[in-house]
Amino acid sequence: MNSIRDTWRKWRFGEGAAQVEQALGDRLLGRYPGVVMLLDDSGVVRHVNPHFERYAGHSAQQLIGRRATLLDIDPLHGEFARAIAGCVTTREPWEGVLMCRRDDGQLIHQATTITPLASSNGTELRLLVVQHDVSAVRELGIKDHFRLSWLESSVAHIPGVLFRLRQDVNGKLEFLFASQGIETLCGLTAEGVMADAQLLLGRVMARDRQRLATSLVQSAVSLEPWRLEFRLTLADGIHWLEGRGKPLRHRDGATLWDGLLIDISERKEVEQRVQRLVGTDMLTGALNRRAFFEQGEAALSRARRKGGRLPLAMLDLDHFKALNDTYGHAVGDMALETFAMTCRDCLRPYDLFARIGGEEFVVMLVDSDPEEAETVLERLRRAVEGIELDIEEKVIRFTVSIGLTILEPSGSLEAALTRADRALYLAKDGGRNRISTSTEQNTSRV
Ligand SMILES: Nc1nc2c(ncn2[C@@H]2O[C@H](COP(=O)(O)OP(=O)(O)OP(=O)(O)O)[C@@H](O)[C@H]2O)c(=O)[nH]1
Repeated sequence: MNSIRDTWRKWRFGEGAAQVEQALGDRLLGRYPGVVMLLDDSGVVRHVNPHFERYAGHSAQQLIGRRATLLDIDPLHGEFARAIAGCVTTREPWEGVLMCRRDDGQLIHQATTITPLASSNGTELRLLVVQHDVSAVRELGIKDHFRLSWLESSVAHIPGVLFRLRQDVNGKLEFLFASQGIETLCGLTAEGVMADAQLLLGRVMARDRQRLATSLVQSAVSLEPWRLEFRLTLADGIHWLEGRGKPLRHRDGATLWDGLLIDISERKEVEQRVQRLVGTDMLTGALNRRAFFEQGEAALSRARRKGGRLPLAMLDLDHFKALNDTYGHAVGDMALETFAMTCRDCLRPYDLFARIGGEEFVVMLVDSDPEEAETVLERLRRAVEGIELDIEEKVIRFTVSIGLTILEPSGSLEAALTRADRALYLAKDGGRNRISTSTEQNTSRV
């Protein structure tokens, strides 16, 4: 294409239009995949290229000696006529897309350039018209337009919020996009949230804010997908949301998440009901108090039938109030979750592990002897000592005190728990991060 235009340019300033006319039948244009016409200054076609018929949809005989505007869908008033008139007047080239009609009636979009060619003495003027069929591209464009509007309406009706969240290097959060669903989700407008992210983030429940911040930092650093369940305080009460997003790092160091926020309050309610029924604690996954007493009594009955003793330990995190007060309740929750995970890793699947109070847990080591129990619990104590919570570039550590007793088949679960509690008190009193033992006969610190 370029070489053709370059050639025309050379002629334009050099030998004149007559030679251009001769060249139209030449091999130079034989391969051009489109329409080439040479018009005189009244727009009448003087010459066409060899493949004219194929690309214009009209035979050369039909057009030579007649106005080129016949190709236009509106020969008299269409854009082709205006473009030709403009070129003749201004002697400036014209570029655009013309709607043309083939002889068989089919409409085509022709990307068109019209170049005025003046002879060297300036008396003669020819117009070189070069056209290229871009109908397929146009059609794709139209399809893209439909696809785009379909996408826009789907995004607006999606039951949730599609978002693009940006966190700059200073940690500032900004919603670059939020879909219309945000109105249904929390009564805020998408525009409002995009202008001020705090409108939404400020409604995150205080105890979930730290978890939200930490989870985003972790995702930003690792570029692992972000996923979090958190609560919003809204006019009609507390709603549980689930957020998921895929992070990517921007050139300026900021992190962008494209993701989805959905209201999972109903699911949460069902989950909580099920959790209550099955007897596990929501936060830690440990057995709850009621389930522990049921399963503990069942283990005791088995021990009575088959013989054997049941080591029973009470565990309590050390200085947990200070940890909560210093880093916030959300970090305290993370500590509890991690603690519970660590304990379960140290225990066998059939040992009982229960949360019986805020930061108080019980372990029943089924079918273990007392020495074995001490070894297991010491391993557990060390594992807890080794936990490191990475929160905002700080490493948080904590420890656990343990009171151990042995539940004899003849004894009662309540009495054993009281002894374990006494032993726990001794472990605390002895400096914490240790195990104390209290049997029916005596009580000792390790
Ligand atoms: N984050 C969090 N904190 C809890 C939860 N349940 C209880 N707590 C807190 O646990 C703390 C227990 O504190 P204390 O009983 O004074 O004991 P402590 O600070 O651990 O001190 P020692 O046991 O003597 O080492 C309190 O601050 C409770 O609010 C919970 O589910 N999440």
